[in-house]
Amino acid sequence: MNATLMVPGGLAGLDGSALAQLVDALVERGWFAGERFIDAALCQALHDELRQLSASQALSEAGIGRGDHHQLRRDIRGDAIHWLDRESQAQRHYLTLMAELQQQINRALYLGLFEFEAHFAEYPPGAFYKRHVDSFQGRANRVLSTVLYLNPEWPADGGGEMAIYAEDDETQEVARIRPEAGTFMCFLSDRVPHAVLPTRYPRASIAGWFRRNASLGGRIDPAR
Ligand SMILES: O=C(O)CCC(=O)C(=O)O
Ligand SMILES: [Fe+2]
Repeated sequence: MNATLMVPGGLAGLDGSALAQLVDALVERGWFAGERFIDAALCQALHDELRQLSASQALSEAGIGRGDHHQLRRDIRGDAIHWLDRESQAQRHYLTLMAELQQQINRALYLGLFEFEAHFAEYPPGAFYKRHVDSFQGRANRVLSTVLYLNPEWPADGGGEMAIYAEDDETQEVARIRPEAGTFMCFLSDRVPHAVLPTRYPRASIAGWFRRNASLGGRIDPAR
């Protein structure tokens, strides 16, 4: 049975059986990908918002590294981003769903997820993100990575897939996920090597991270 969990205000919630699959997949292989995981109307509203942000030049070129180590590297990563700031109803709806997911995962897996940060991302034609992991062991402030794709009817020749590689041999590709609207991925941030393959069309998504409340060497871990 597909029990839909309720969120306030009559908004679409998360599907209970999809959530159970997500938890099982995280335990068994460290990553999950589910089609139609997030409601189509919400994906469309988020996609519209990202296109407006892009048209009004409210996106900034993404870099790599945090804090003092932040640098632009178009040879590694070619997207432009905008951090979610709860400005729209669609953002608040999505963040409510992620809060619900956080609660369910903490209940099932005791991961101690503490907060969530996320940004819109737009990869222009030709852009990619080379193979990487999202956090490093021992400094794993980012515990669980998420990506929601926002592109309706992604063409078969569109490229732009997320490639996932084996944890113990990162030259071995184990899956490719098309960035189709509604598809949601999550994976353990320090364990799953992944890449965005070069896209042929503008590619829209929201990348997000559940974080632990970590402090490094006496310094509070910078939020971004
Ligand atoms: O958009 C994707 O498929 C993945 C993006 C990613 O790996 C990241 O932003 O760290
Ligand atoms: Fe990543």
